[in-house]
Amino acid sequence: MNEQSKISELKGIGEKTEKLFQKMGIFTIGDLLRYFPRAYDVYEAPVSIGELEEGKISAVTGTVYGRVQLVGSRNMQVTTAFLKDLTGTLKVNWFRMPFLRNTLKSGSVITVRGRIIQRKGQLLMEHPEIYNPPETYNKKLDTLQPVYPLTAGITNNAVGKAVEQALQYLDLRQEFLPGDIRLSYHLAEYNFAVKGIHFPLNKEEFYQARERLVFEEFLTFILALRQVREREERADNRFALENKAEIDSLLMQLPYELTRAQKKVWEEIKGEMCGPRLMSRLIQGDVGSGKTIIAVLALMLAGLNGYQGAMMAPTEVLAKQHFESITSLFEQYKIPLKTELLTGSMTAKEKRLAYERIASGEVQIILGTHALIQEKAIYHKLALVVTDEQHRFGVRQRESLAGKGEMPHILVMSATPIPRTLAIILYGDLDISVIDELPANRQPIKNCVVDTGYRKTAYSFMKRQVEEGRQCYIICPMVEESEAVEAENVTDYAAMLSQELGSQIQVASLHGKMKQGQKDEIMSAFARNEIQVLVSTTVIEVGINVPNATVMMVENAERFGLAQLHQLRGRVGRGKYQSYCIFMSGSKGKETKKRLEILNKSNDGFFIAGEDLKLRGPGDLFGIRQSGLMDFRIGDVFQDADILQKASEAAGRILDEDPQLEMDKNKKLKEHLQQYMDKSLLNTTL
Ligand SMILES: Nc1ncnc2c1ncn2[C@@H]1O[C@H](COP(=O)(O)OP(=O)(O)OP(=O)(O)O)[C@@H](O)[C@H]1O
Repeated sequence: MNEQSKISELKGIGEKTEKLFQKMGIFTIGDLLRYFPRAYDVYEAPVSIGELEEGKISAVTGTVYGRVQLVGSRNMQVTTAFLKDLTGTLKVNWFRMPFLRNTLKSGSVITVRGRIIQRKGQLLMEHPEIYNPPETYNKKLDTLQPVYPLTAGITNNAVGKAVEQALQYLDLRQEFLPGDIRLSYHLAEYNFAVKGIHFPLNKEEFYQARERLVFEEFLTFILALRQVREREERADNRFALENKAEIDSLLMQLPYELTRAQKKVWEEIKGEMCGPRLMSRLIQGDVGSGKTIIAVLALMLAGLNGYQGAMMAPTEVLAKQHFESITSLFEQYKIPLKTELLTGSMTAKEKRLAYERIASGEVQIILGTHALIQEKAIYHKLALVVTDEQHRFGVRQRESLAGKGEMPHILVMSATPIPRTLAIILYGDLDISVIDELPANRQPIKNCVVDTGYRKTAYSFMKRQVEEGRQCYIICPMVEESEAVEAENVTDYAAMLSQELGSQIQVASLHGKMKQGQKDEIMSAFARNEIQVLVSTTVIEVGINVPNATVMMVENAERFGLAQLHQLRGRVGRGKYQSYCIFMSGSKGKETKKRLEILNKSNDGFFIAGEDLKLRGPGDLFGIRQSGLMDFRIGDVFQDADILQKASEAAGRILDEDPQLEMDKNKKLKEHLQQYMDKSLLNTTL
């Protein structure tokens, strides 16, 4: 067995479990070894009952006291016991474990470890692990236990066990970093790093393991980018594009004037699309800075010159929003261009018809999701592709696009506030234009950070806003099925809120598990103001534009990263009305308050990202990956900015010495890069 072997060769992984693992993207032993924990549980020594605090995970040793009871329905049996020590009594609940009634004997001493919550003024431990006899707990004391991201049907324990087995097949030959690079950047070797990321013996080992893995991830990414850049550098602009009067006339007629920054960026884009070289450009601009209209102008430039332009959105809801707003813009201003929508959830027949219109050139502006670049989409004359940074093309995707005809101009949009030095590394394949100014008609959003005691006041505030004709969003965090966390479920929440607000106000809910058609319907109804209050998970996060919405309330705001909260806040304050953002915190901790206060102080994404990082500090085990930027598996662009710089420097060193990676010491690296490029193509076109 080796890292390429299927995971079904491991003990205990049958067909059913294998399918679940595959759902998490794990096919081989190597995939499993690279399935990194999302956090670590630190097993601390048991505390006494009197010391327990709400919200924390703790261990307690105590005597089972009185009768163990079993209540609840057949589907949800709850076993309840009381534990006693010298400082007090603790109620403990377990779900769906009826057999405990017989195994937990009154008078026996056990250790339990779980989360403490508050119910009716009383502290309660929910569904803890049991250590009986208590000494068995000591084995875990002070260790870091991995917590994996999971899918329904699979437990953390199952993943941990599988990883433990897989670690036996770690192969030193997998070391692909050239020795001199590894030494000069003091990086741990491959085997050590993989072991250390899953089961670190201590924090020091974890840091070393992680640093190596982050470094290799960034290095591979940067090397891949350089390859694309190299290949594209020579590309000439074969499209004959020139500025069109319709574009200038549209700009004259729009209800607003472009900001100075928008004008500058539009000139850059237009100049390049009409110039001698192919464009690969990134537009960076904070939420609401007006990137979309610039993209639309670029699409028009392609379309009005007899070519096609396509815009790819990260979700169907957004693709549809773009389709509707661009179609109506063209109608309103009599722009002679036809639009088409192409998304994965269309029926086969709808798709076929759309493909036909695209292939014949009957439509010029095509909006959609990934379906846009699937094999069956043959373009008539594609001159421009606009995409967002999350779905910026996998390194080889551009070649697959080029395979459909000429290589088009590429425009990538990003709302991520990162410093220029980092942007140059991360978007090494792109030139960068920055929209560093918000439209002048905006009133700054008013923010407040409150605790749950404020909820009723918040609801009546929303009610008044709706009565004035405005709309509101409420965001609830997503609940991972495996976590017994007390998070409001959007559907129940919407039902409760609907009662609270009265029948005059339409409340609806939206979440990721809904069918696409249903999501679209709800979003369009919200856009038409047939729904006034939308309760949603973060599916709403990117790009939704309903300028009439003025209130954004985020429940359990402490569970989100600040950058994400800033994105969410960006959904309001997009029109002429005063807007409000209410961050409701379910935790009374000082740290949480301090973090959320940053949002209260500032509406500037760049500032927020910087402050967030300062607060978290580089060594925060649990804050890792909070920015979620650019979908790195382990690296975090903000947190690991220094490693990113080093990896970039190392990439430079490697390529200066050996541009084609032909030297012996770089052979393995070349193979690794090749695999990465093949994979990133596969992953992003599916
Ligand atoms: N110069 C301007 N003056 C006034 N309003 C503008 C201007 N430019 C764009 N807008 C409007 O501002 C709103 C937000 O613009 P847009 O959707 O392009 O933002 P964005 O930069 O794409 O933001 P996000 O990253 O949040 O999606 C839209 O309703 C748009 O019509």
